[in-house]
Amino acid sequence: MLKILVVNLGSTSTKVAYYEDTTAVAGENIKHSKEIVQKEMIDQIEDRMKAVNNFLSANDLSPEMLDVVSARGGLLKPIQGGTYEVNSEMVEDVKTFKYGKHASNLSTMIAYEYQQQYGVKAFITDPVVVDELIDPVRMTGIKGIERISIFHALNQKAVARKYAESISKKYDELNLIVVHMGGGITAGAHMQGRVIDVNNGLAGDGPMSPTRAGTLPSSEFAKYIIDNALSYDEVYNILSRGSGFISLAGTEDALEIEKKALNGDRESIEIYEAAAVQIAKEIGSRAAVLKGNVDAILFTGGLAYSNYLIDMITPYISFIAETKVYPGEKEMEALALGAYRVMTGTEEVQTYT
Ligand SMILES: Nc1ncnc2c1ncn2[C@@H]1O[C@H](COP(=O)(O)OP(=O)(O)O)[C@@H](O)[C@H]1O
Ligand SMILES: CCCC(=O)OP(=O)(O)O
Repeated sequence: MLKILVVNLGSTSTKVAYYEDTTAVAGENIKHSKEIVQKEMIDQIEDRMKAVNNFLSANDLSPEMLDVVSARGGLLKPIQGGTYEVNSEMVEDVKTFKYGKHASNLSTMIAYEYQQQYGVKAFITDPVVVDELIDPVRMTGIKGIERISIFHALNQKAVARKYAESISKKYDELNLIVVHMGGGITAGAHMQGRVIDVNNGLAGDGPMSPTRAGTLPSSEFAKYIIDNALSYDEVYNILSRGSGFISLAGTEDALEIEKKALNGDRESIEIYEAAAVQIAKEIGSRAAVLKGNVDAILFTGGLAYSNYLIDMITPYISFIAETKVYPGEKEMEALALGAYRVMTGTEEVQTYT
């Protein structure tokens, strides 16, 4: 029996689970305080590692007894989907934040730490840089600037497969729009198993989210940077973790804003309404790339627990296709299964070079 620890760091949470083969035995979603998630990314590693170690001891588990750690993959060079063994090249790229900064980088570092200290196998599956974009959506109107694919690849694909299974179809027979609404929000156009267009949900484009600005009017933002004499790192920090609901409401906790909105707070209602319209516009854009051939629109992520938000989005997009909601995430199961498949030889492990 394979003993698998699953480690999944999101921008606002650390999710940990323990699997025996493909069965979930224990799991926890640790919500971190604002003080922790606003720290410089590399300085969060101790708190995040502590959360994972506390989970192990609370469940009478120890690193020595594990066979595998399966982690959410971070910002690497663009790669194909699949399961990759964590190696030193990968760790160099995530720990130097060469391709960007996100908590998922720390997941990979934690898995590597267990591999080095305890000799367990360490893998990542479908990292946030999975890139299946078609060429026309990469090009922008400035030579030298291209759109790139950074999104919730793991959960979007896991939820899309779950939906396909529920209607006795295969993932690669369907055209789906999958919208993950977490700390970041991404909407992917899945055409027969490939994500041919998706917004860069980290510091790129798309709807505003709890921690991110999303698409901004270009010249106004250029002026904002110049007026505030911002460095590249400062701009990156604002876009990737200091904007969206944080900028507008002072918190990344959507639930807190929602409670206020439901009590009639005008500002909170307006924030939710603006987010809902922006998410709907993003879905409309993906529907166009799929030429209107959309089998279903699937909502997932922490914010998909909010019927209030889903009910605000639905009237704008229900003409496109049927909608289905998968609150939370299927990432833990997808990570456990990814590691299980390569450990049992049903899928070939990939190498990051
Ligand atoms: N029941 C709920 N209603 C509204 N928002 C929720 C609910 N549960 C969680 N959220 C919000 O979802 C966001 C976190 O989503 P999650 O997918 O866990 O994020 P991440 O994995 O990026 O850390 C937070 O803003 C949180 O407040
Ligand atoms: C980096 C893209 C994935 C993402 O936005 O994850 P979170 O919602 O966990 O921040």
